[in-house]
Amino acid sequence: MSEQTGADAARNVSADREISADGAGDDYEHHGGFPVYEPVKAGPNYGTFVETFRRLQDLMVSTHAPDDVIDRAIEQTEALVELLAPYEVPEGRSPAGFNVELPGRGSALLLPWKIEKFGEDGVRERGMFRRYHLGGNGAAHGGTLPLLFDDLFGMVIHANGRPIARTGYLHVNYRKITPIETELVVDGWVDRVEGRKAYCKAELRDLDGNLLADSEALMIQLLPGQQ
Ligand SMILES: CCCCC/C=C\C/C=C\C/C=C\C/C=C\CCCC(=O)SCCNC(=O)CCNC(=O)[C@H](O)C(C)(C)COP(=O)(O)OP(=O)(O)OC[C@H]1O[C@@H](n2cnc3c(N)ncnc32)[C@H](O)[C@@H]1OP(=O)(O)O
Repeated sequence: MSEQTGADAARNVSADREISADGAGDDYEHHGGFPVYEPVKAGPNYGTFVETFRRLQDLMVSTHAPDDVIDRAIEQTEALVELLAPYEVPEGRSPAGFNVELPGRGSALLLPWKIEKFGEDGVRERGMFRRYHLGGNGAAHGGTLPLLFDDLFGMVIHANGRPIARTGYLHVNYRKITPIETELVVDGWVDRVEGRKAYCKAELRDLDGNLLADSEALMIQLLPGQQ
């Protein structure tokens, strides 16, 4: 299992484990009150759809267009909302977040990073903070790093074979400026386990190996019925 890499390993683990359609043979009560998710496979162009939306998000925060262009942008955005609104579905029924081969698993909320390694010994992702994630003076917004770490820790728990957990706390040490539009790597792993409590750690580095930020989180296994 730890020999596998990236999205294939994540997909296989999810298939082997509890994310099944009917929960048959699962210890699903160990996932607290979480519903049984059936992975929703994205169509062939879903990745392009999400990437185009991300490009729009980048432009939303990096343009200063004339009023008539803004008026046209409103019209076109309203048309897009009208196009998509009829297809709104409840939680767990959209491909967003379930497709491990796509950056950010195909969710526009998540950082558009790709899973490189997914094993019991940890999860590695590679990607960039984009213009959309800018804080100030070329650095990623400080609030976007906990988003990266929190989602990573969710996957670390899953890859480690533990039931779904919620974050009790998440601590981030900002060691150096985290640049946008620069390829970076993040590694996360379970450091130690005490009953329901899994203490996880992660490190964010640039490609020269410089430590930009590290994080520690307490991931608490849910009790039956817990949301
Ligand atoms: C092809 C298919 C692909 C599918 C996708 C594939 C891969 C994806 C993989 C993974 C993704 C899957 C799922 C992700 C799902 C979830 C991850 C989301 C992570 C989050 O983002 S979630 C949001 C933020 N999170 C919250 O919204 C939590 C709000 N909260 C609560 O819901 C409760 O708080 C709860 C239930 C957590 C615990 O409540 P409780 O009542 O059961 O337990 P209690 O309070 O007794 O704590 C038990 C022990 O933890 C200690 N403890 C607690 N808190 C502490 C703290 N802050 N500091 C130090 N110690 C602490 C206590 O001291 C005690 O310790 P002790 O037992 O030693 O006394």
